[in-house]
Amino acid sequence: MTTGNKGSVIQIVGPIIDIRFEQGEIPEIRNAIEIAHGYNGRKLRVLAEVAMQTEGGIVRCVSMQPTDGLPRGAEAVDTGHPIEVPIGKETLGRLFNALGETIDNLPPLPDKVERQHIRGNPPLFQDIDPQDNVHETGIKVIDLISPYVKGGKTGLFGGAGVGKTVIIMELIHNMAKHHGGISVFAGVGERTREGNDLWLEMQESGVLDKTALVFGQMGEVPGARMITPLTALTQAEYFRDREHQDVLFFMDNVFRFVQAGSEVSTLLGRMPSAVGYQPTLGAEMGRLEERITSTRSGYITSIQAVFVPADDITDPAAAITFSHLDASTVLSRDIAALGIYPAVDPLQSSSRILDVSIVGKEHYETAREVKRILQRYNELKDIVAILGVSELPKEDELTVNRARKIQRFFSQPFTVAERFTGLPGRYVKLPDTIKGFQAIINGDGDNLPEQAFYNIGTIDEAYEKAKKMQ
Ligand SMILES: Nc1ncnc2c1ncn2[C@@H]1O[C@H](COP(=O)(O)OP(=O)(O)OP(=O)(O)O)[C@@H](O)[C@H]1O
Ligand code: NA
Repeated sequence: MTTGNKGSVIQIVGPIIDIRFEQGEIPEIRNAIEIAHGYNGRKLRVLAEVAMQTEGGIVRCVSMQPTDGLPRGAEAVDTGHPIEVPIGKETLGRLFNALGETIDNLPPLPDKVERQHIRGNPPLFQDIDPQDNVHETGIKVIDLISPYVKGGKTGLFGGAGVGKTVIIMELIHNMAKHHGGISVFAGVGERTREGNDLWLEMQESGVLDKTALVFGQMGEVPGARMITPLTALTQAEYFRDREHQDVLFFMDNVFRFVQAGSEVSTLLGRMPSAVGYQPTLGAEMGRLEERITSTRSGYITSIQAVFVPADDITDPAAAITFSHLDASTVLSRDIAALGIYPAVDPLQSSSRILDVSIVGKEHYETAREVKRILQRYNELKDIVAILGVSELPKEDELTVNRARKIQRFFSQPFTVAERFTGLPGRYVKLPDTIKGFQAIINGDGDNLPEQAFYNIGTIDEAYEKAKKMQ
């Protein structure tokens, strides 16, 4: 039973609840308010978070559950603190909703489980420990062009259906499996089916017992979708700060977090900014992203899928996310249309650590030359479309041929996509990735058919495939 100052519900509009408290007992912004009521003969509990203090002792709250049947006059209790969720080893292998309640039909968590509130602060500047080491993913195009930073933040940008979730799943398969530490997954505003696929994937990869999963999916109230990343992050922070672990933090999808915040903002009666988003967009993203960081205590390496509305990468939600990242992998509909998966656009993707002083000369120069060839190919495309490759000067012809092989060599069978492709997945080590692209650049593959480079792992497979094709 919660004890605390008591107020009374005076108005309910969808998921927004106005509650009046006595003067001098007004709850703080972000405090959790518990409202118990009966509905259809059942006892129900609604948890809401204070969003605004208005006049006359009235606080405007965002409900974390549907408010169906919640009557005016219901008693509301100020818990005196923000929403609290379970943390600690007991969370591993478990599936939670945004409020930290288990939703996996397994035995309940022990009563003594430690709880922590979800509105924590980012680490202090002097405690942040920026990292520069490459975190190999085994995915060629990513490792070559937008290498991920151990303890850093990566965004996976793409419009509808270009393969964000499939890449996240492959990264979980590759990274979580080879990584000794803990993983935390935040499923925000996506399809519930994807959550089930993920659960199965984690079970098959054997990483489930080192993972906590938190879901606030499509169809749930916006408040729940909005706090899902905070709940997951609170659990991740425990492992970083208290167990000094390296944590992988996956989020699918950041855009849905922004969207939930926007819905809440509108429901609260705030005017949107000129571009249609909530006026608080930058602050909300900042509060979230600044917590997802590595400290002297432990690392959080995060991979965040970012839905890009209308394939417009300059969308404010995408642009603000981008500004917080160490590496960005951008997916392209045109590349997916060629049947090249993962459909990463190498000319749009980038990484802070693709720097000669960090990844070394070989990696840096190979990536640079690959990009130069693709760039030149783009420039030549129109001419080729009209005149054909054979009308080009010899040097340009070579560039076009190598570019087309590079493009195909960027495709790679994924373990988690075997059911779409029928091909077993391939994990390629970074040195093999560099070696493979160097071979194409150096002309070692000039006499092989393009098709030999398609949907394979290492360059040696191209040679084998070419032999079989003869
Ligand atoms: N690596 C891959 N190999 C083969 N097919 C793929 C791959 N990635 C994606 N696809 C195909 O594209 C489809 C959509 O992929 P996915 O669900 O990952 O897209 P998404 O970007 O997450 O979409 P949404 O924006 O709708 O959530 C898959 O169901 C599959 O058919
Ligand atoms: Na998706």
